[in-house]
Amino acid sequence: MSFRLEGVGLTHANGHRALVDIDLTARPGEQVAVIGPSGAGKTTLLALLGSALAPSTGRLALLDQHPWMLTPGALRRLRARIGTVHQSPPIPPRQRVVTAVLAGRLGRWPLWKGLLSLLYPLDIPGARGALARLDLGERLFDRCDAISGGQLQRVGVARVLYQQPDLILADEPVSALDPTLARQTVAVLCADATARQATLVASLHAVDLALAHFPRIVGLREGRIVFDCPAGQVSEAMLHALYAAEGEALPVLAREPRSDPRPAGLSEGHAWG
Ligand SMILES: Nc1ncnc2c1ncn2[C@@H]1O[C@H](COP(=O)(O)OP(=O)(O)OP(=O)(O)O)[C@@H](O)[C@H]1O
Repeated sequence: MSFRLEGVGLTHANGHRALVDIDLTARPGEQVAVIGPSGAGKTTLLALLGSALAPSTGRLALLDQHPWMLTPGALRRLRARIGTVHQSPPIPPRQRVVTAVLAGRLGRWPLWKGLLSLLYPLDIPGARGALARLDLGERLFDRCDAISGGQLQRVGVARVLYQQPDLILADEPVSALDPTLARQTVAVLCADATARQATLVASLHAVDLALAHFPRIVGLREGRIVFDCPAGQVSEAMLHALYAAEGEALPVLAREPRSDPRPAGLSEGHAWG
């Protein structure tokens, strides 16, 4: 299993129960989109899957290991096999793009190599290759505070492509991108996961993007899993129930030229939002 959560709950320090009784498993190579309204617990779930947070209750295994029973060294090695694309990449603003991408492998390199790489980029072709897949190959030596928010978000994606982790976690990875770039970037992530048989879990704001690219959809609301099923089985009624608190309109990408993102199970007459 890539991960297994059994009866997992997460209560924040202030007593807020962000996740309640979560049962969720994924096999290696599965691609899962997590959708749900603001505050549903998507980021918290990904933080648990990345071992950034420990569950308050229940059992959690990641890549067949129990992270919170490992020695610090073993936990570090486990984390090196997990790659996270953050909504706002935690990249020092003065860092060069190339260095930010190469940092993807810091967890796997010996300390001396990691430190050397911060001073002198050791694998420029590797970083350029990852950036080129996101049309950013020419920004290799730019400083991260000299590129746009959307470009920085794609640098975060390139970092994970370079890392080649067994488990990719993407938390709203395209929130700063226009609809065309958002689709292209999600497609690159999915293609990378497919090619390497890595597991991919992405939280996405746009429902149509999730349904178009991911075979399995998890709906989260108020910290609980409301549905977990193939994309083709997600109905309009299920989506409206999931997003009931956000009004009539479903969150979708803006309408730009695109292939039809609707799942086969939904009727032609269905109007998003
Ligand atoms: N550090 C924290 N302390 C207390 N409560 C928190 C903390 N982080 C998140 N929460 C709360 O936990 C709940 C789940 O938050 P989370 O960020 O996981 O939701 P989300 O689905 O990712 O939301 P969004 O789509 O708005 O990013 C929210 O009610 C949030 O206010």
